[in-house]
Amino acid sequence: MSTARRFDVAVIGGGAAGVAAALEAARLGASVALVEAERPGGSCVHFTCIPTSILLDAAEGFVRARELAVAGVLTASETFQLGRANDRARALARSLAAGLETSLRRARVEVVAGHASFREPGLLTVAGAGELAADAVVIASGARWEPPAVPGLPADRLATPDVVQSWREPPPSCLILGGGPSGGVFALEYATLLALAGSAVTLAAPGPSVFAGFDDDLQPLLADLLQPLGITVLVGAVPLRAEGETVVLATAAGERPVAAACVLAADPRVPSVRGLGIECAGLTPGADGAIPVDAACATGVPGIFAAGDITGQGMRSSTAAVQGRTAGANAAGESRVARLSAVPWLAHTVPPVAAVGSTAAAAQQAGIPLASVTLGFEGTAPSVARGGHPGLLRLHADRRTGEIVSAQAAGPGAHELVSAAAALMQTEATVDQAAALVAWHPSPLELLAEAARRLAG
Ligand SMILES: Cc1cc2nc3c(=O)[nH]c(=O)nc-3n(C[C@H](O)[C@H](O)[C@H](O)COP(=O)(O)OP(=O)(O)OC[C@H]3O[C@@H](n4cnc5c(N)ncnc54)[C@H](O)[C@@H]3O)c2cc1C
Ligand SMILES: NC(=O)c1ccc[n+]([C@@H]2O[C@H](COP(=O)([O-])OP(=O)(O)OC[C@H]3O[C@@H](n4cnc5c(N)ncnc54)[C@H](O)[C@@H]3O)[C@@H](O)[C@H]2O)c1
Repeated sequence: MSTARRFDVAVIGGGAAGVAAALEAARLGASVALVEAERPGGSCVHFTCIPTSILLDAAEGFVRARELAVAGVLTASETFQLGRANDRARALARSLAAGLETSLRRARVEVVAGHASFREPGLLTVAGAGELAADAVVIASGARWEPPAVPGLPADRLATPDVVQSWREPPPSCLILGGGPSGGVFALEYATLLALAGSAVTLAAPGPSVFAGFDDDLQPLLADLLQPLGITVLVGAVPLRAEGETVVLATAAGERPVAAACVLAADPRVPSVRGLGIECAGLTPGADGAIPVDAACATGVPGIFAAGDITGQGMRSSTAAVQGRTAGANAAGESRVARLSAVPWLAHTVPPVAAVGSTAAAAQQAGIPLASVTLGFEGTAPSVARGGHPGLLRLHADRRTGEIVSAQAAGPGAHELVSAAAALMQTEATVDQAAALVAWHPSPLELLAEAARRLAG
């Protein structure tokens, strides 16, 4: 007779996806075990979304303080201290993780510490904690960084964001590799952070742009907005080799050496099935290493679901949490689908940039006729009330239906604008409906309503 402990649902991995899955299954009355090899919270809480946004919030505060010092309001003589900001980010992330553990306890989810692997579809071995049997299993084992190799670069000079979060001081110079599965959004964030901390930063993207989700004609305007940070942006640039503290890039204009005491890869994450024994569950990963799922987060093996980065879909915490809730509910016997359209990305650059939906080129390729408007922030009350910073909002709508196809924004309040546009798009709102929004005055949302009014019929 098996000595395995029995649960209705076992979840592998305690990141955004796994925690959401466990809490949802428990809410529906299932007995749930959450197996986590390291610490509940996963990448989002400990290395990616949360620490990165805390660090960039501090960096933005530093920029504001500098501006107030110039205006004579403040005496700010300190520089931005990466080591102190890292200490604070770590402490705050720890308190968030403690809160998560409290939520799991309150929901009666049993957290099992150890590394899980399949023995067979409904049976797991957890290193140091015996065997678990479950009617349904949710795989939420996430992704790992896999930075590209730069010939000649010693391993200790190739960093990922978790490494940056342990630095006391920034390196004198840093080459940040853009592009990757998330379109280089996180490279932009780390370029901002390290430039403000005092590194000489070069951001090199292999493709023609560094701002994913933005139309081609906006790329130079965005680069201008970020220009005060002192970041050198190179597009169509691929690292060839390291030579001492220099990395030679291949560019359209030939080889170009750039100072690089360190090379940082923030975006390249690959789904991670290492040590999971998924073949014992009857699963085969796709070519990208991901476990393919349908909209119900079902894997094709009855009773086994997957959610989050391991599915290779979205690779964002926001989508991981939606998939996790869906997988957790379905593992507990429900029949739900994850709706993942119009998911925004918001980069905490200074000023912020954010986008949702298709670029004009992608929409045209899909045969969608567009009505478009671009508003500058300059001179508008919401922008003047925030200090008169420049910025822009572009809105595309489907000329046939009036539905919003995309929103692209940069400048103070860009996050709020794009979040609101994404919410409208998720409910399939038309520009007529968006035009009728009553926003607070002065607030960035007014700009969205104004753009929609210009597009409304
Ligand atoms: C620099 C950076 C910044 C980001 N910022 C944002 C952001 O601001 N907003 C956003 O939405 N997304 C952001 N993302 C993306 C986000 O981090 C991921 O999409 C999200 O964390 C994925 O969550 P997950 O639950 O799928 O995986 P993870 O958070 O990686 O969790 C997987 C967990 O499973 C555990 N595990 C793995 N294998 C096993 C096993 N066999 N047994 C037991 N446990 C196991 C791991 O220890 C880990 O805790 C960022 C990504 C990067 C790289
Ligand atoms: N990116 C996204 O869109 C998104 C959205 C929601 C959640 N998430 C991620 O999903 C995962 C699960 O999210 P969640 O909704 O279960 O949790 P959560 O992180 O939103 O909330 C945790 C709970 O703990 C409580 N709490 C916080 N700090 C506490 C403390 N120090 N002591 C006691 N209680 C405290 C909070 O009030 C809350 O009820 C997390 O990894 C989170 O980062 C991501």
